[in-house]
Amino acid sequence: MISFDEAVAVLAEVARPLGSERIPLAKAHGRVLAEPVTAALDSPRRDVSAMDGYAVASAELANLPTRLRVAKAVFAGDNTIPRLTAGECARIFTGGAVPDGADRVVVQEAVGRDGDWAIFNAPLSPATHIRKQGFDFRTGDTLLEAGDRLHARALVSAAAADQAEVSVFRRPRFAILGTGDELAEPGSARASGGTIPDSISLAVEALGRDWGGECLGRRLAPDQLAELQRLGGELLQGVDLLVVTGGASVGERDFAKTMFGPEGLDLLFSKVAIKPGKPAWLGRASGRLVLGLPGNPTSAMVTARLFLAPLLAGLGGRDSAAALDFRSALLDQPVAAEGDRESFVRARWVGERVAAIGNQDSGVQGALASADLLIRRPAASAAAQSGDKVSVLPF
Ligand SMILES: Nc1nc2c(c(=O)[nH]1)N[C@H]1C(S)=C(S)[C@@H](COP(=O)(O)OP(=O)(O)OC[C@H]3O[C@@H](n4cnc5c(N)ncnc54)[C@H](O)[C@@H]3O)O[C@H]1N2
Ligand code: MOO
Repeated sequence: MISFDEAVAVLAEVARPLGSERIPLAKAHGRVLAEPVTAALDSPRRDVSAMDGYAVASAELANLPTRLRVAKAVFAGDNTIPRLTAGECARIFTGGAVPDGADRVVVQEAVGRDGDWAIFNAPLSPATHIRKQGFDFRTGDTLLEAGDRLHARALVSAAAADQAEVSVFRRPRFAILGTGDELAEPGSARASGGTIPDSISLAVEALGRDWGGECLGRRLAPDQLAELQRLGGELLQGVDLLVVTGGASVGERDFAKTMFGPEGLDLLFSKVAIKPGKPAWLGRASGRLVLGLPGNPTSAMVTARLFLAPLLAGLGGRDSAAALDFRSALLDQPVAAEGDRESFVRARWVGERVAAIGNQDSGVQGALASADLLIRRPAASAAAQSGDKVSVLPF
């Protein structure tokens, strides 16, 4: 049995990017940059107004009140920059280019109008309401780094850089093989005796997508070695990673590892000193990665979060460690002492503090939805009290 940290270190070694491709920015949401995004223009492109109002030379407003002739109007997008001469101001709108000769914009709420004349009465504000050319970024600046994920806010930066395409890492392709004679598709379990709904596959697929993977398929298989070998071989074609759920333990029909044959599976780790999820394993078969998750639904989801998330993050070009960014939080309720395995307690936020959910059995399905986070508790740690600091990970 290896420790959690050792298992994560083994995983980080194999969680390497799979290659890259250029794609339209419009298709790039959620993808991970393989090359930096650099700005193709300045932002703003020239000095522009931050407000609707009047562009003026401050010197014209030395003695108030005063009136200036409204000689020009500038709208966002106008390509010619007017010049102010003495006694003039320009009507200007947010985003409009500041005329030559102007050094501030006075907001229209502070300006009176009399035909072609603008009447300035109010004392000058400290703000000039001008955004200087390039104050946001300059042409050639790196706005996003390789390894950054193109979430919604990053798409603003990439689009503002005036880029139509980006270079991104290829998404890791995965498939899921759920093993167990008892498993039935959700909605069909109650039709026959002895079957239960497969509650893991859809959830593992969802978690895998959240972490940048592309799911090529989900299959269920009975605990029959020949059928598992056939399906396993089939699913390995075309994927980077096969996720096998169940059959990880020592039962007579636990074939998740043996289905690849004695030569077929090169185990990278098997059995991790964690609770839940001890039977989790990682290997390679036919040159593809295979991650084994225990069949107990809570164990499956905890190990998917702890191993599948960093694996897909790393294969997809991100730092795999970024998927395991534990933070501190304060306990809202006491938690019990731990045994000989490091423990990942299913917990939820209570205001600004965290509390373990009531049912910590690794077969829990009902209360799993309320577990927003995992509390990491070292092996053999003493009971912790309300107010104690603990290490937490979003679940
Ligand atoms: N003698 C021992 N028995 C067990 C050990 C052990 O060390 N010695 N480990 C236990 C631990 S810890 C776990 S976790 C489980 C994991 O076992 P498997 O990965 O072999 O899982 P299964 O036996 O196939 O299933 C366990 C349990 O989960 C249900 N299950 C399985 N797949 C699904 C699914 N897709 N959807 C819903 N429920 C599922 C299955 O019906 C079983 O009830 O082993 C312990 N045993
Ligand atoms: O480790 Mo098992 O995952 O306790 O239930």
